[in-house]
Order: sequence, then structure tokens, then C-alpha cells
Amino acid sequence: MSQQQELPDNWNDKTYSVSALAKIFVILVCVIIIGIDGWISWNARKSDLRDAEVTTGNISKALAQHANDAIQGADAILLSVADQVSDAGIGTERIAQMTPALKRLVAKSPQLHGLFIYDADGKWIVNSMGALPPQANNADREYFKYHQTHEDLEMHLGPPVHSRATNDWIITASRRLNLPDGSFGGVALATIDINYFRRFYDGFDIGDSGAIVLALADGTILTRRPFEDKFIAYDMSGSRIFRNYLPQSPIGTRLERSTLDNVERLYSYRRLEKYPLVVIVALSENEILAAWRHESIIYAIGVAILLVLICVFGFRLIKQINLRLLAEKEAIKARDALQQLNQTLEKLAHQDGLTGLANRRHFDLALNEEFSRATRNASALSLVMLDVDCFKQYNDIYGHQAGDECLRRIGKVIKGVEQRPGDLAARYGGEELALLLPSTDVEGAVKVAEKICTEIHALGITHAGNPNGVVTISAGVNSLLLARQELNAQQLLKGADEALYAAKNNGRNRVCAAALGST
Ligand SMILES: Nc1nc2c(ncn2[C@@H]2O[C@H](COP(=O)(O)OP(=O)(O)OP(=O)(O)O)[C@@H](O)[C@H]2O)c(=O)[nH]1
Repeated sequence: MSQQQELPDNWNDKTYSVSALAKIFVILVCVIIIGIDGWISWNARKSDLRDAEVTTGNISKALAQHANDAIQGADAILLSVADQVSDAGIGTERIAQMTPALKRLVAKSPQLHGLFIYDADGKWIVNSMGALPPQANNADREYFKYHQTHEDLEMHLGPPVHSRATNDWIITASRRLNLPDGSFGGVALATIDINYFRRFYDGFDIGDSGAIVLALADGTILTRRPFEDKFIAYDMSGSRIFRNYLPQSPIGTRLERSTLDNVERLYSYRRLEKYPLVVIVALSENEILAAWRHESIIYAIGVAILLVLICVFGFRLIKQINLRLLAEKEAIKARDALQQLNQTLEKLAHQDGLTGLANRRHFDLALNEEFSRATRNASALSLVMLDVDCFKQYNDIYGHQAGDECLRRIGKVIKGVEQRPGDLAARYGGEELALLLPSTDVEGAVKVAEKICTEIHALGITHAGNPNGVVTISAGVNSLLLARQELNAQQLLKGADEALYAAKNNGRNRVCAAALGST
């Protein structure tokens, strides 16, 4: 037998839950793929920025060392010149003859632009160029004023200025010269060519939007790559690097937007230990992340195609699942309807059309089956045969249709006594009815039969042809006992029929049992 599949009440919920689960699965897969791609991409970005940090850090270290060496070299020369001037005495003839020596020093030092000595009034005494412009006086220069007012003999780095000798941009490194009595006697000046740094900075690959800055510690730019005249001496003390970061740490790296050209850059800054100078190396964030962006876009396109494919196939699959579930539902519904129909047909095939009781065919099958079971199990089985009294007269008096209605009502009463699962009330034929009572001994069956007789009498269906004035019924009971196992089903039936015959003969409206006789 094929196993029958029931359509559960919550079938629709299940369909929705399978469909919803499949949708959630597809969405989850998409979200995970997007998440993994985002995570990989974010890490690649971080790694590129980390590499750029290392690069800018290394360049800034090299540039700081270069600036330190250049200034240190200039300072050493300046110191020896200052010593010579002090030895010779400012304003003496020996000083005026120092030009060739100064020239040689400048020629040997690539960073030097010139060497100059000024007296206490700022007047030019000697320089490495040789020519002394008439009336030339540098008393108005920042470095001159500084030494005039500061007694220390340390080197002083000044802001960039245009050379009065050559008009080039120069950085000034100067020392105070004292007279023998310790009073201010003048200034020794070494000028450093800004182009010296520019040439060096041009040798680094910092991309198209990268920048290198050499500035004084107060934020005054000495030189910058890319070089533009307007940036020389520009005050960048208001930038975050000078305002916030350098006061906290002399070395660092930050991602910032430039205050000069508004470009987002990764800045590595470093203040020199010995001199008030700061070098800054910056790489454009755009250029650092250009390769990463390119790769990320390609990955994103790949992931997008993958997601579209997953969605298309996933949702097609879900549609197929839904269609299959729908078809399954329809098939189960159709099968159930067919089953119902079969049950109805089967019921009709076993039912008597008038009374609704089992028909003769059903009764015969049930009798044989219950008989076999009773003999097999050595259990009791009783049979009650019932016949409406004087029914011919009832038909004659009230008509055949009234007779049918009477039978229907009697059938209802007999049906009402079917209490156990095996009990079966049937229309045996015509106005004769039968009641099969498995596991019921004769006493029990007689009681049931008497109950039926009483209830039918109590119906009070007027019957002028019946001596009782109402419709009554007679019953014959026969039971299968263990002592009488030699009986067969037909004999059981025959015995019940004989008992019924006896009930009729004994005056009707009564019950007779085959073994016990009339009650
Ligand atoms: N209305 C109707 N009458 C039926 C049906 N089946 C049988 N009969 C009638 O029931 C009557 C049975 O009559 P009898 O066998 O002579 O028995 P009785 O008149 O009941 O007399 P007793 O059984 O001796 O009391 C017949 O007249 C049948 O025509 C039925 O389905 N409907």
C-alpha cells in the first residue's frame, strides 16, 4: 500500500517558511560576499597607507640628515671665518684682504651661496664675491637686528631673503662678531642657496602631487617642492602640523588636507635635533591609493557580477521551489478530494439508501468477519434479528410512503444502540433489520433488543392494524457461545431467525433468545 501524505493545516506557513528561508539564504550569501570583499579591500587600503607611511618616514629622515649636514657644514665655515675676523680685528686691512679665502671656501662648499662680513653699522666689509656695492648696508636685515640685540655667539638661522648681491633666494646663517671689549662689532653671514635643496629634493620620487617642505621651526617655509616663488617665506605656522602635532612630538605621520593647495596628503614631519628646522614629506593620498582604487573597482565589478548571478539563479530557484510546493499542494488536495469521494462511494456501497443503516452486503461481510474473530478469540458474538410487526397492514392503511418513513424512524432507533466500535445495525431485507453485537453475550444482546423494542414502542407511531395501536417490533436473539463452537455464521443467523419467528408466534412486540427462549 502506498503511504499517504497528509496535507498539514500549517501547509501554507511551511511553504512560506521554506521560501523565506531560501530568500534569507540568498541574501545572507550576498551580504557575506559583500562583507568579505569590503574587508579585503579595507585591509588592502590600510596596507597601502602603511607602506606609504614607511616610505615618507624614510624620505623625511634622509632629508633631515641632508639639511643637518648642509647647515652644519655652513656653520663650521662660518665659525672659522668669525674666528679669523675676531683674530684680525674688525675694520683692519687684513679683513679687507680675506676675499680670496672666502671665495675658496664658497667654491668648496656646494651649499654655500656666499660669505659676508658686516661691521657694527651693517656696512659691508668683505664678501666672497669681491665687489663691494657702494653704500651697501645690511643693518635692516633680520639677522643683523637679531645679533645686535642678542649677545649669544651661536649661529642664527634667518628667514629666506633675496640676496642683495645676486637677487637669488637665500637662507641666512649668521654669527655675531664681538669687539675686544665684548660689545657688538658686526655680523658674519653665510648664505645658503635655496636651489641647493631644490636640486636634492628633485631626486626623490614623490609622485605628481607629492610635496617636500623645508621650514624653520616657527613655520616659515625655506623651500618647497613643487617650487613656486610664492611659497618661499610663506608662514605655515597655522597648519595643524606646526600648531598641534610638532609641539607633541618632533617626528610623526598624519593624513591631512594641505592648507596651501587643499590636497589630501600623508605627511611625515621631522624636526632636526640640532637646528630649528623642520622637514616635511607628503605623498598625495590619491596617488598612494590609486592602485588600490583600480584593483578595488575591478574586484567590485567582479563581486557585483557574482551577486547578480547569485540573485538571478537564487530567486529562480526559489520560484521553482514555490511552484513545486504549489503543485504538491494541488496534488495533495486532489488526492484528498478523491479519497473523500472514494470513501463516500464505499459508504454508499455499504449503506442502505432508505434507513442509512448498513446494507445486506455489508452485513454479510461483517457477520462472517466477526464470526471468524469470535471463534478465533473464543469471544462472545450476538446477533439480533428484528422485524416490524404487522407492517403489511401499515402499508395498506397508511400507504407505502408512510411505511418508508416508519422504517426510517425505526432505523434511527436501532442505529442509536450501536455503542461499541464493532456493533453494526443493518437492514437485512424489506422490513427486517439486524444488529450484530461482537463481544456481547446473550443476556447483553437481549437487553439491547428489549431496549430497541421499548424505544420503538415509545415512538408512538400510530398503527391501527397493530393490536398495540402503535408500531412495535419483534426481535430474535442468538449468541455464539464457546460450548457451541461447531456453529457457523449461517447457523447463527438461522438461530436468530428462529428466535424471531418464536417472538412473532408468541404475540409480537417482544424479544426471544435462541438459547434462553422468550423474555
Ligand atoms: N413501505 C415499505 N414496505 C415494505 C418495504 N419492504 C417490505 N415492505 C412490506 O412489508 C410487508 C411485510 O409483510 P409480511 O412479511 O407479511 O409481515 P407483516 O405484515 O409485518 O406481519 P408480521 O411480520 O407477521 O407481523 C410487505 O407488505 C412488504 O411489502 C419497504 O421498503 N417499504
